[in-house]
Amino acid sequence: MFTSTINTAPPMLTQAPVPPPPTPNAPSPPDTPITPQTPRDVLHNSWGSVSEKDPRKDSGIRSRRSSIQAQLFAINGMSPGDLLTHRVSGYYTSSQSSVVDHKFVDMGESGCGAEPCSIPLNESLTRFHQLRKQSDLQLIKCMQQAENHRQYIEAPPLSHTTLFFVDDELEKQYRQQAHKPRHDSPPTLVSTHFNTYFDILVSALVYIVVTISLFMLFQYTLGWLVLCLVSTCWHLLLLVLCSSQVMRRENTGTSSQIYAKLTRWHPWHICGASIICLPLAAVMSNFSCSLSDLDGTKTFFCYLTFVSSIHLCNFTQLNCWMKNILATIGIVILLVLVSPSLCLQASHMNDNRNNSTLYSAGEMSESLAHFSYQELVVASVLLVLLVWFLNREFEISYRLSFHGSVMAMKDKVQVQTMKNQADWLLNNIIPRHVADSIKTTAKYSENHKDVAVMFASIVNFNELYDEDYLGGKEYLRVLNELVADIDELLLRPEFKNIEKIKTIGSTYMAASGLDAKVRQSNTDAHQHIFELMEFALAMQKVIEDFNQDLIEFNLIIRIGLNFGDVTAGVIGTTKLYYDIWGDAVNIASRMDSTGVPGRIQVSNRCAVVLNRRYELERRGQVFVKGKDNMDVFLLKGRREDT
Ligand SMILES: Nc1ncnc2c1ncn2[C@@H]1O[C@H](COP(=O)(O)OP(=O)(O)OP(=O)(O)O)[C@@H](O)[C@H]1O
Repeated sequence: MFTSTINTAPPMLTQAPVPPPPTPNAPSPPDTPITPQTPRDVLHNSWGSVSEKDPRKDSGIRSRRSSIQAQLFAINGMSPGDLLTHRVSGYYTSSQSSVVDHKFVDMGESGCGAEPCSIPLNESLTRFHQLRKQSDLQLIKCMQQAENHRQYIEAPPLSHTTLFFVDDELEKQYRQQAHKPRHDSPPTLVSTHFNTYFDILVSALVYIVVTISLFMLFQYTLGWLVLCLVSTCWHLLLLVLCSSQVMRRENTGTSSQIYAKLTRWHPWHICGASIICLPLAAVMSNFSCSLSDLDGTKTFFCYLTFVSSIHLCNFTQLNCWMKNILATIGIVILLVLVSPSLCLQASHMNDNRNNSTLYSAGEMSESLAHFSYQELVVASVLLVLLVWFLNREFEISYRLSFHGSVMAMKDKVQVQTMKNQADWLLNNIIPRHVADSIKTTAKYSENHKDVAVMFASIVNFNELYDEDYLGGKEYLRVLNELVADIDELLLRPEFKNIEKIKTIGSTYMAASGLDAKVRQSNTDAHQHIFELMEFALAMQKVIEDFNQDLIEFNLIIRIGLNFGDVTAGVIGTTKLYYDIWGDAVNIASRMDSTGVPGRIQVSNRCAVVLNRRYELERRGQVFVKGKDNMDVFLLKGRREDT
């Protein structure tokens, strides 16, 4: 319904849509004017009422659009009017393209004529449209979130000069973890430690290329050979260390310890600085005044210096100021070395000492004529600026990415905590096995066979506290303490079959054998009934202990037990309420209400089972509403032989 309006020019947005000229294949024009609706209305219209009116009309652009809108409104809690005033350019762009797709679909469908279209084509088109719809939604969400991202990009939590995090704690964390493997998430190719391995690999490659070039272009000197040997060993050592880290699954062993020590903040800066400077040092060590622009060696020397300087952008985790200063020093040294005056002086001195100089002063000045020093200076300055800029940008993005991960991790922990809290709450409202089922189906009801049910009432609780005293607060406090003590019993493994159902005033209701899985693990078919009896005895003990703390008052508990078939279910979709119903429950309640204070009364059926382990005495017959007279039994105690 809104789609046709959205696709018109902005001034038309608040006007009624202009119906398109009638064509045989075109979808019918919308017949209802735009009225502001609630998200619920929109959902209803998009999924329900529009299609109900005329399914054919709904099969085209409108239904898809309105469903996107409806989902969007539902996601954001917006009304359609909000979208009209709050335009997101990405949405229109992608949506307009989707109109074309639908025309295409319509044409495709109409193209089938009387012949039914093949199912695979329809299916793939539907799938395609679903994908498009999801992309549209994703795009819209991204556009809407862009506001927050812009804020993040415009004011990153970094110092403008040092690029350190404004938050000292975060800076500390960054220095500790920036290039260390994180164990809280599975490793990916962009994980921090892979980043370090990659940096070392790139360094090694640059070094190899520079070294081979140097060997090919320049004459070997002893200094250069020694440097080459040392730096090759250093590279090899780091490569071996990294490979052992990649291969190794557990971070134990000497190599891991060395790696862990090396990758601390300051040692890693020293290592990193040494390794990124090696190509530059190698090139510099090959300088001599014999380099000439005539044979191209001087030009190559400059090129190799430039490449080595650009290599100083590697190792993103390292402080950019350190790398920038190193790059600047390298370029300054280059400019000094290749400055015309330096080698002229050297040449003059050599000329004076012996006449075996390779190039005469005249040749040298000719050589320098080819080689424009000014151009080199300009290129070098630009290169230094580029390196400075890149290093700064790389470090900012690396730090922001780290910050993003920390934030994401915090959010993840927060979400997990909230989920745990929600689970905890849910498991406290309804039994765990029911909660698991309700999470997926949103409905729960089940019939259970031979469930044991218990009602336990504190018969004289009202005598203890007057509800008028402190508005009943004290009454509640004591009752709460008492119920909490009884609840604690349920944590014991020997009461694993038992579920607390509820408290009704000072009556505690519990049932045993509702969880089919736990029941399956029982060794005895009636174990859950024995467990409930043990629970009843434990409750009596709790009351006994509680009475010790009460001055001049003894609480008296009366317990009734029964077992039989029950129906368990959850009522409501909010404020869930789990309960059990059935004759067995009614009788259990009656066993309590007609029971003897301080005793445990059980039904005849229950007594037959309990007789195996407990001594019971026949009380006689009691009148139970709806059941007439029933034989009931009172517990005397456990059988000695069990
Ligand atoms: N799920 C339950 N939770 C709490 N009490 C229950 C439950 N099911 C039954 N009872 C109690 O069992 C007792 C027996 O119920 P029954 O349906 O036999 O008679 P009733 O006419 O409803 O009871 P009453 O005469 O007490 O009003 C009632 O007191 C009822 O409160």
